[in-house]
Amino acid sequence: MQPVLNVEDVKRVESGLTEVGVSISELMHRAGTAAANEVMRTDDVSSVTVFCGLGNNGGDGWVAAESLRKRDIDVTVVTPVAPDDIQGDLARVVAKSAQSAGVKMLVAPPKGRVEELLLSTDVVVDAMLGTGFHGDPRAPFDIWIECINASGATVIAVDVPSGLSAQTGLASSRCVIADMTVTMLVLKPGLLADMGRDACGTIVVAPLAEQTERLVLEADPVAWRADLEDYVDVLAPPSNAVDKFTRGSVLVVGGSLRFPGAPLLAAQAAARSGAGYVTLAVPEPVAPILQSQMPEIPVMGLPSDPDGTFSAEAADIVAELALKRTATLVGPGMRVSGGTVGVVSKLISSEVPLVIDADGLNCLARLTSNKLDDFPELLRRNEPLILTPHRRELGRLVGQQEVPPASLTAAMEAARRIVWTDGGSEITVVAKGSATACVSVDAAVLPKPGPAALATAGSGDVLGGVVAAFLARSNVGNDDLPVLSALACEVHGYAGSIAAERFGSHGVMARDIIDALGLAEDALEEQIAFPESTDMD
Ligand SMILES: NC(=O)C1=CN([C@@H]2O[C@H](COP(=O)(O)OP(=O)(O)OC[C@H]3O[C@@H](n4cnc5c(N)ncnc54)[C@H](O)[C@@H]3O)[C@@H](O)[C@H]2O)[C@@H](O)CC1
Ligand SMILES: [K+]
Repeated sequence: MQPVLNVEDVKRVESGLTEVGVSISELMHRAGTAAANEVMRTDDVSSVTVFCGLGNNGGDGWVAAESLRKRDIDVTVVTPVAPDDIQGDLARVVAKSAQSAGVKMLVAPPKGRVEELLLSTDVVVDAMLGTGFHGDPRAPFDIWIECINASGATVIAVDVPSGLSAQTGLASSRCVIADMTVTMLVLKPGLLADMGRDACGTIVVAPLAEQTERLVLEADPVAWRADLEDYVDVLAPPSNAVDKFTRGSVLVVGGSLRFPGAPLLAAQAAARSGAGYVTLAVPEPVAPILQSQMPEIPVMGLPSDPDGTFSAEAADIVAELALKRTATLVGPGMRVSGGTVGVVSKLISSEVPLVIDADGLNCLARLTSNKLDDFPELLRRNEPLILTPHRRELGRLVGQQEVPPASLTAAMEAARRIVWTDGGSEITVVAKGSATACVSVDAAVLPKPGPAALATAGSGDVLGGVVAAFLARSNVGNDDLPVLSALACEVHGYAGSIAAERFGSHGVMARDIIDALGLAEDALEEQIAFPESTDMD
């Protein structure tokens, strides 16, 4: 797994490196050289424009420019001020060095001149704003960002695309859209989430020093990006000595007259994700509708209120059914009512492996008056519990219903409050978003995110079914639940990619993701077993 460090903790690595004799100035030289090396790997590069800012990110850019000049590249630096006028000592020194080495420069050029230069530029190096950036990019950087994005040149960002927050992954107005980001020392969360996914392109980590790896670990990574090899042990090896029950049995509890389709999607997804036996428990009037849709999956009609949601009598029946299954998913399409809150409450207090999704989470929020983290006794259990909230559901669980977590780091923080409520390693929160984090008290694991095609109605119900099926099939310890959940997310994401190929990136419906799940899992398992022979990007 690859560590991800909060930006403020990167400074600890930097000072640790200084203590072992790698100065900031040396780091800047290595950073600039690392960026220049990536430029040289680009096909047919002869002319490069380096846009430099006024801080150390700009310093990296000046070093890169000098390094490229020495390799006979036609390089021009665009800078707001002449080297002599740069305030920061480090950046000024490297800028003057580049100037002495004969690097061409344009100081505070008008927009038209920048556009003209970009017409004959193969590669842009973006070294305007790095981790010291905050707020909105001010002139001239906002203007230059616009010119760079319009240029069509290959763009390599130094550390982080200018205009993007390396911490939050949010970008307010303008932000460089790079083809590649050469990030220094370690991954930062903002590169992996939200706008970061569009802005960074391929991410290359430049460790800069051999001590970096150790220092990063000591600086307490906020998350870990999963590699394929991390999934090797979480799914039981295939065996022919199985029957439909030993392959994992899943109970899906949910549905209402208003939303009958959601549990259907979840149950189908569980079946397509390798659970040998899937059963649906829905309010009584919904049962005949669903049974006619799905001959493979037995549908049980449970006591219902007149509005077509579970009544109070359903809870005990659900709990009995759940005891006979290897995993239970509760929530899809269930609505929030006295009866459904009772069902969720009963399942949580039963010792059954449990996944709570969608309205199951909203019931939990109702049950705890939006303060799940104030109810440790509720989450005290020995069997696995996986919550799969999107950001709004997550917000409702931890008192942020008005302003839900807006970034990956904020979502991870909210998820941590839940898992630490009872300090339980058997709880995992799958905090869903354009980048998803699978958070337990031990770790936050980031699966490779899927395509935007996944953002479609019912896609969350499908993921709930995949997670439940994987929980039912696996025999991992509770410590491995974040990795298991991350694998479920990757299979879901990969299925989304297959579906997008079949139906177009704008044409995917949840049912298409379901149909691709089996093939997606096979393809991923192949790549996990033979990582060298396949290219995941
Ligand atoms: N952390 C490390 O160990 C290393 C950091 N290095 C580089 O140093 C960078 C961080 O350097 P700094 O802390 O100097 O920060 P930056 O270079 O990111 O930015 C600071 C400069 O940007 C300006 N600025 C901030 N917000 C702005 C806005 N909204 N509009 C316009 N200007 C704005 C500031 O006034 C300041 O001049 C990293 O991103 C990386 O590129 C590398 O040199 C190597 C090692
Ligand atoms: K940058």
